[in-house]
Amino acid sequence: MKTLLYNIKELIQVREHLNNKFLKGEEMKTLPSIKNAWLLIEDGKISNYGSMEDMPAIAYEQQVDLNGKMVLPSWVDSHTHLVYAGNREQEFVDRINGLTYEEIAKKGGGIKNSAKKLQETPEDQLYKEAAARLEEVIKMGTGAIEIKSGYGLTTEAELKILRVIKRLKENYPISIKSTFLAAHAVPKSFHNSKAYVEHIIKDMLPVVAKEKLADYIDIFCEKGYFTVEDTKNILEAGAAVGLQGKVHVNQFNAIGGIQESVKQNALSVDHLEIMQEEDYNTLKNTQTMPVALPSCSLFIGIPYAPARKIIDKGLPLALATDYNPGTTPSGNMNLVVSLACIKMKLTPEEAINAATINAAYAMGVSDTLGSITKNKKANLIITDKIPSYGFLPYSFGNNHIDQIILDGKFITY
Ligand SMILES: N=CN[C@@H](CCC(=O)O)C(=O)O
Ligand SMILES: [Zn+2]
Repeated sequence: MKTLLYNIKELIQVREHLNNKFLKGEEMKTLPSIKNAWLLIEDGKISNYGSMEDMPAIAYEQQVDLNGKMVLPSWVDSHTHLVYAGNREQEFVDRINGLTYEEIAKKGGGIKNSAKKLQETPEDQLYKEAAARLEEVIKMGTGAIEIKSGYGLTTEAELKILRVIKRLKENYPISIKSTFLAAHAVPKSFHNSKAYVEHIIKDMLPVVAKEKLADYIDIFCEKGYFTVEDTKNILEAGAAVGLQGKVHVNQFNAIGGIQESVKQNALSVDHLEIMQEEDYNTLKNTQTMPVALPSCSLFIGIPYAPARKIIDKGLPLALATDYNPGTTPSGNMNLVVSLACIKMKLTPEEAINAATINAAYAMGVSDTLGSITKNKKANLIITDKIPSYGFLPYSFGNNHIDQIILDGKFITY
């Protein structure tokens, strides 16, 4: 099947030759595009594109006149906890009334609250709820998504989440990567994090690996959750079964999680709200992508990751939602891109690069997604009629999406 999109006002993020798989520092300032463009989709992939001024004769089965609308690669959301049960509205109110995230967790709320609900929820119901969320984010322009386990905290419940993710992979055209995050909080039945980490490595990980239920491994490296030594042990055990790390670090405290993650060749380090000078140096010239999650900062009122400084130091940066019931009950990448501009002082070019090409690297899909490149998947956003791409983050709270294409097909839900 060949579909021709023509009269595209601007085709954004066109990159035929990308020397590296991600952009860093100054490189993030440029967002290449073709004005007044056409794009041909063939068998689900981008097969060609160019300017309307020199469009060759093209054979196609379907043609769509975009009449002044723009096209960009789908958003890539490289950090979510989309499979969860229930909600945490009460904690939302507790925070309004003055409690902090850490105080709520100490009272038995937080991750363990979600784990209790999830353990009691049948797999089919979990699947239905997660599928509804997935459809919701697809409609908001997300065309690739990473989903973590981590609200199970028992072997049975963690596997239940990973099986739900597997079913989502099978049933939806969006690209999905799965991350094993049993080390998200220490269950009450374990005396300390070390004992629980041993249980994860000895009893859970072999099953996850055998059933091929995960693409990556994660741990919440944070005071009161897991230590740097736990992080080392989890990442080493993951590597031994072929799972690279994508690690929660520096959300509330800088305790050395970045150093350990980089040492263990993690694909990404995520959160970074609290950064120390040595953390920037550690990340320099590595293959580990820093990932900022601005809607988490907005929702729970913690500092925004110093994304401006990260880029000014010459580092790369990706953006993601962190969609989860506790700290970010939103999977809206459009809002994330706006917040990155408004609160982190990224330019629209930097924010769009961080939410597409660099985000694709942060979830290991940059060979197939994240830019308008021949042979990449045709996962695309068609915008409303907007004056410029900068209007997307400027017009915060709005999505300005007219249509979504995944695997070359228009999405109708
Ligand atoms: N910080 C760790 N994990 C999640 C929040 C978990 C929760 O509160 O449910 C996050 O990335 O923000
Ligand atoms: Zn998270």
